Amino acid sequence: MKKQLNHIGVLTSGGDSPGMNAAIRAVTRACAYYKINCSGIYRGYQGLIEGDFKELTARSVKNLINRGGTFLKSARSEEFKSPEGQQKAYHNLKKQGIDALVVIGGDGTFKGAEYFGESFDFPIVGIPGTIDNDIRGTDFTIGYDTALNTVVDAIDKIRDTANSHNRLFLVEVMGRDAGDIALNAGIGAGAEEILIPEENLGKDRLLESLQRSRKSGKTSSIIVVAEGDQIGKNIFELADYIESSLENYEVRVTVLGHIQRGGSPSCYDRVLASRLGIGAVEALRNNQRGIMVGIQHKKITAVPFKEAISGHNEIDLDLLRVSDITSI
Ligand SMILES: Nc1ncnc2c1ncn2[C@@H]1O[C@H](COP(=O)(O)OP(=O)(O)OP(=O)(O)O)[C@@H](O)[C@H]1O
Ligand SMILES: O=P(O)(O)OC[C@H]1O[C@](O)(CO)[C@@H](O)[C@@H]1O
Ligand SMILES: [Mg+2]
Repeated sequence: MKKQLNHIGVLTSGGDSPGMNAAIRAVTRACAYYKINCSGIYRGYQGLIEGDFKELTARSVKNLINRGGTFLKSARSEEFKSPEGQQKAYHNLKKQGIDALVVIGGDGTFKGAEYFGESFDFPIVGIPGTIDNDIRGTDFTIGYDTALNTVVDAIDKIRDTANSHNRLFLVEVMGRDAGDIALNAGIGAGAEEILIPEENLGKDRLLESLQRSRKSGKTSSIIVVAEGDQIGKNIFELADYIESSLENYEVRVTVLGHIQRGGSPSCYDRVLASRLGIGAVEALRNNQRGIMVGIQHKKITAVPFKEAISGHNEIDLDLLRVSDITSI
């Protein structure tokens, strides 16, 4: 039998990503459209534990579609990983009369949602919001497209200096253990080499490639390194290794860091967030739970949390071949 759905809570959790605001807006407005009460929960699972709620109406989410970050704020909550923390969260949901949750975040957020939903028999639907694009069952996560454009923009600027000074630049991009940003932004920015956690190319191959580049007449180079890459312990160590192994190489390191998570979302991310926000509310109305709404081949799909958290989306290793050929 269908349970009555009167009140949905929405939160953002884990690293913020551009387009999270657009997703909250879509959830709120879908609730207004279907005449369901909506509450925003501040600071992710930590706000759930502390009872930090605010009623959201269609007008509370005005002027948000273009804004980066998340106006509900985000957090990484250690307390939510404990049974005591989850019990407090459940108590607060009941006290507020919330019947179901929409959680916007990454794989960690979905792990938390899966345990909580199962333990307390509570309906939860997830929306993939992370720049990492590391969630199985969705072709894209909200924020990934914007982050790619930010990285390509930054590397275009770095290229000016690399070129003017005949330097080799190592540029570190985010992706704790996922190479999607490095691989796609690397191709888009015309990098010589792309180092990703999924594929350890080895130090020797890297040196050979640099020597080949020099012989072919290149005077400057850009190597994009995902932060989770396995070759060096860290990017600075890798820079030292290259400088000490090859003659006449002036190496500089740029760590792009959190600029990749900020900024106004791209049109793609705004549309994706809008579709997934509505998809999440409609899934709950259809009595679906324990799932993530994602996008596959342009269609909105429902994927069980268990599958979404079972590993990363497979990376398209053919892109390495594209990079090798185009950087010859
Ligand atoms: N095993 C778990 N059990 C309960 N809660 C969890 C678990 N793993 C993660 N969480 C909760 O989810 C929150 C967000 O997870 P995490 O910090 O890994 O970010 P994420 O959602 O993967 O996003 P991103 O990778 O983009 O930063 C954690 O701070 C924690 O509160
Ligand atoms: O500084 P924070 O918030 O711990 O986040 C860093 C991590 O979050 C992510 O950007 C994802 O949001 C990872 O790629 C990165 O390792
Ligand atoms: Mg994650």
